Parts: sequence; structure tokens; C-alpha cells
Amino acid sequence: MELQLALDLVDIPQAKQVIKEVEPYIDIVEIGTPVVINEGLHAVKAVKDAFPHLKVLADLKVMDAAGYEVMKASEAGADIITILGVAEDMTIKGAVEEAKKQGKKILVDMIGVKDLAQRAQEVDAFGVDYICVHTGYDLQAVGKNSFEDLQTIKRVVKNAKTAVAGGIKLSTLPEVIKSQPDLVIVGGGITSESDKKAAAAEMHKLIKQG
Ligand SMILES: O=C(CO)[C@H](O)[C@H](O)COP(=O)(O)O
Repeated sequence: MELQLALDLVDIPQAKQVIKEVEPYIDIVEIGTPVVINEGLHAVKAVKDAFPHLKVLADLKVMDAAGYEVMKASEAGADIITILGVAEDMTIKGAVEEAKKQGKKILVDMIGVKDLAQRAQEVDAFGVDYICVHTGYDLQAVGKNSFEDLQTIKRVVKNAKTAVAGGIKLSTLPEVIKSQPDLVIVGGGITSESDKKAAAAEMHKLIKQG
């Protein structure tokens, strides 16, 4: 099981500062969608240049023209690029094809997917690398989480790794770990703590204990 730090509400210098604090405890660093919107793919390049040993995920949430966008994110240094599960089949297949060409990986974000079990089986068959259940900020605000959805994809996904994101905190991490996802994605659960290093260290410990 791996831990991904999601950075959403920072600029490039702040991102580097947070990563420096928690670096030993994370496997992947995510350049969140708001950061890409604000800073562009320069943020991906800046973080990869500064932390070449860390895997960098570009949370582009691609919806169309995937071949081009995966190519540009790959050129910037992303190791993993996200695409939406609600995108067209041909778009997801295009993302997988380009990622393979570039030696990169694709994570499908299932945010907004209505029939999760069916779509997870479909995208799994396209050869994607990760399938991620995700409760976005808007649904987190009304008390939702992805814990049941994680169990759903664990039942049906045969090839891809499984991932979970959305409002995971130290207090809820043990429940997440019970479902044994391959990847746990945490943003605010680390970045909004006053002691980020301690939060990341504790999460890392629980995750590696499995
Ligand atoms: O993709 C995202 C929002 O769309 C976030 O990166 C993801 O939800 C993880 O952050 P948090 O743990 O703060 O919810």
C-alpha cells in the first residue's frame, strides 16, 4: 500500500516546502488540479526537478484529447496522469496508449460515475494502471466519503491497482486500510495539520503496517 500526498491549495514554493517536510513518508506527490490550473504544467516540472526520486502525479482530470494532454504532462515529468472515468471510452483508451508510449501510468478518477461497478470493470479492461474512488470537496461538504465505493471496486477490479481519495484523515485511515487499497491519497488530512510531518509519519506507519 502506498501513500500519495495531494497538494491542491499551494503555489510552487509552498508545494516544495510541504514536500520537504513530509518527503520520507510519502511515495507519490500529487500536483492537484487547482495547482495545475493556477501554475500550469510548470508546477509538475518544478516538483519533479526538485524531488526526482519521488513519483509525481499530475491531477489533470483529463476529459478529452487525452493523447495530447498525457503527452504534455509526460514531457513535464509526470509519472502518473489522471483521467476521468466519465470520459468517453476512446478517450481513456487514447490516454492508455499514449502513457504506454511515454512509459507513464494512468489513474482513472471515478468521481461522478453513476454505475461504479460496471464502469470500473469497463475501464479495467482498457488496461489502465489505477482506478480511484473519489469523494470530491463538494460531496465531502455534505458528509459523504468513498469507503463503501472502495469495497465495490475491490470486488470487481481484476487488473488495475485500486486507489481511494477524498477527505481521508488520520482518524478515518484505519477504516480505509481495512479495505486494502493499493494507494491512499491524502490532501487536507496532512496539509491542514499544524504538524504536517507528524501527520504524514503516522499515516505512513499505519499504511506500511497494512
Ligand atoms: O482531487 C482532489 C479534489 O478534487 C483532491 O486532491 C483529493 O480529494 C485529495 O484531497 P483531500 O484529501 O483534501 O480530499
